[in-house]
Amino acid sequence: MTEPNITTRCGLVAIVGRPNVGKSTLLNRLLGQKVSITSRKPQTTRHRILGIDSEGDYQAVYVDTPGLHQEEKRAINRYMNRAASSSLAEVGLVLFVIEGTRWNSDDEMVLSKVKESGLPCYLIVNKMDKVEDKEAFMVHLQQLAQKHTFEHIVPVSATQGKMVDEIRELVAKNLPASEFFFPEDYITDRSSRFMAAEIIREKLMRFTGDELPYSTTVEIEQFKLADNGIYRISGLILVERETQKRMIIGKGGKHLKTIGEHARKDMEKLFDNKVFLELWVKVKQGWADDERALRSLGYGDEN
Ligand SMILES: Nc1nc2c(ncn2[C@@H]2O[C@H](COP(=O)(O)OP(=O)(O)OP(=O)(O)O)[C@@H](O)[C@H]2O)c(=O)[nH]1
Repeated sequence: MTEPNITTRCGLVAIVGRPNVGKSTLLNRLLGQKVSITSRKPQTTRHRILGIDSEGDYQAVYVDTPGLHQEEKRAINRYMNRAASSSLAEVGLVLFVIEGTRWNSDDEMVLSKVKESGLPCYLIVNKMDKVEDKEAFMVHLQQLAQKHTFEHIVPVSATQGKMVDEIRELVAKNLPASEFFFPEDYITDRSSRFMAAEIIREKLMRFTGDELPYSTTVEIEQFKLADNGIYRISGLILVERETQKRMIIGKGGKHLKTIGEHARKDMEKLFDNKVFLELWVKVKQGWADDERALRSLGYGDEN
């Protein structure tokens, strides 16, 4: 039913794709703000996160999803796939992100989900800055166009911000008439606590070895505005093994200090406030394998 009195447009837009293609980087670019953490390592995004882009009479609510992947051995991977698949059920448009000229079986799997959903889909070919052979790329584009009836195919570079405004415009055009879902000044639906934990996790991934990311999680034990106007934040980093704990803390606590400093700076930017950050590391065995432990850490609450 059309509502003649509604002059605004608003809708949910899913950003899907296999791990590491640049979904979170694209979302941050679309919003001009960092709401989703990124890293060179695949499967950085574990939770579903909303990024809200309001301008003039429209509001696009982006759903950044964990990268869909075929490996489901661990509970955390099953959880991430569930979070990514279920977001397709609620949206009106899909941005399917792939990488340059690379196309693999995980991309194929995401495509089959997009097809199943029956939703309009824009194919976003990211990391164009890395594509050297333009001729081969044109052939690749033609092959991609055969795979599905995409509404648009847009080559972009999320890191360089190239063609990102064009995507915003295309998305805005597609939004249905609706009241805004969120107040205009919101950029995400997530709490400051959640954002603080995500920032710490991002720094952990950036500053630690390859082995670490999948077995690390962060809980915010304290988040309060102290009398002196400073945010006091305590983060607890959970790892699976004593060796990982030592690795994170580093010699004389140096490594943890670096992680903390970088995290604090990002928090101060995001919260626009001074932050006092304390970090602790604790060993909690097997958390990534155990569905119940995951739920207790807040991984099961999303639909
Ligand atoms: N060269 C280049 N690198 C990019 C571009 N966009 C993203 N990246 C890099 O690709 C890596 C992964 O980016 P993310 O945004 O974390 O990817 P994601 O798809 O959200 O990853 P998951 O969380 O694993 O699903 C990071 O190192 C980014 O800097 C791009 O346009 N060009």
